[in-house]
Amino acid sequence: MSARRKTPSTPSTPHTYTEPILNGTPTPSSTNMRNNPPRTPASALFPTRLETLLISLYPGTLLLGSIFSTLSPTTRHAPYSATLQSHPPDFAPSYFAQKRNIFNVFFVKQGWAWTTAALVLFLLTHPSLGPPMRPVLTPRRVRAVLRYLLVTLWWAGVTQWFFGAPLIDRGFLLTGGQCELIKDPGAREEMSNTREYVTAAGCKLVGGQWKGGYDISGHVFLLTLGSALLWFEILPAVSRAEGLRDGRRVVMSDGKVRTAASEAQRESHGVEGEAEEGPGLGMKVALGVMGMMWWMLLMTAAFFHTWFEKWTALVVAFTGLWAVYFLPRAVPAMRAIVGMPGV
Ligand SMILES: CCCCCCCCCCCCCCCC(=O)SCCNC(=O)CCNC(=O)[C@H](O)C(C)(C)COP(=O)(O)OP(=O)(O)OC[C@H]1O[C@@H](n2cnc3c(N)ncnc32)[C@H](O)[C@@H]1OP(=O)(O)O
Repeated sequence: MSARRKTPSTPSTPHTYTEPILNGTPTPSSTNMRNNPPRTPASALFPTRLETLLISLYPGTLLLGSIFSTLSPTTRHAPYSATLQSHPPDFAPSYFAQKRNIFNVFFVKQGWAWTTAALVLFLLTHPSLGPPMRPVLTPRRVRAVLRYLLVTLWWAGVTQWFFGAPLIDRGFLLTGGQCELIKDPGAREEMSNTREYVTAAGCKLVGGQWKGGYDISGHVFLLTLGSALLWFEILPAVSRAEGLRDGRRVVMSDGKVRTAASEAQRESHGVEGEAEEGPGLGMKVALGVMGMMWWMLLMTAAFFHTWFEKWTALVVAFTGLWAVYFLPRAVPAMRAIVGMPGV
């Protein structure tokens, strides 16, 4: 596949100029240096302004949900059960406040499958990653799959399995939680001592109550991780916005800080038709999945969990995202393997 980066045309198009070294020896052509002072390698670890704005949608959504639940008289006066982590079904203030709502059962509870399907469809159909609808393994596709697998490992470790109980359940047990078999007092007594059921799923399966510990919101974690993975992958591939593409900073192997534009020129994985076409099927589906995830995040923020459980889940999700999407910007060896979206 030959390199097909655009030739310089207008200052607003990506990949149109050779970015000067930012913390190296100043070059005569570096008029940018006056506007962009030299950066330290650490600056590569931080999001650009536009990325910060997009990331702030997540705490913004949690805040919006919390404000709604405080201001809405129906929600404020509905009883809340800390054990159920929700309003009891008979007092649920909205359809979306019920655990059995169809969007929860078929969408969030299968949220990683939706994320996977949306990403795979995007990788297979968007021309910036490879020939549409042909399963050719281009470097961009391979690296996107590697990043996806790393984020999937984080999802699985936190919510499904981590050499036994997943991290959420381990945290719950460590903070004093346990499975209480309320229907069988004998078994319950025994359970308190042995703590035989060490996962929330196992406990609920035998009719027990997962009680007493600190349980971060699995919904906030999954919805944040899945939707942010999609936009971290998709926006740099399809957008021309400087802050999502070329303006990202990277540390080169000589320790100098450049922008992603120079990395893109060096790597030259360009594919014909890049970013020239309208949103294809893959992008439309991904946008739909991201939109649904945002809505369910808002509903989770409004009706479920405590404030602290939701905010810690957000931090845990962004820890994994940061390791996959920001850390490689400062670690060239890691970037050589997992790459960067849009490069
Ligand atoms: C060229 C191209 C190459 C391509 C190359 C491809 C490579 C391809 C690699 C393949 C790689 C394989 C990888 C596959 C990966 C999968 O696809 S796996 C299969 C799909 N599985 C999933 O998606 C499972 C996703 N679900 C989960 O992870 C967990 O269920 C969740 C979402 C984290 C939620 O956990 P949770 O127990 O519900 O916990 P939490 O949020 O704390 O909620 C507490 C309670 O409040 C309720 N609640 C909370 N918020 C809400 C809400 N908003 N509304 C209603 N109820 C709520 C919950 O329902 C829960 O109640 P219970 O049900 O326990 O009574």
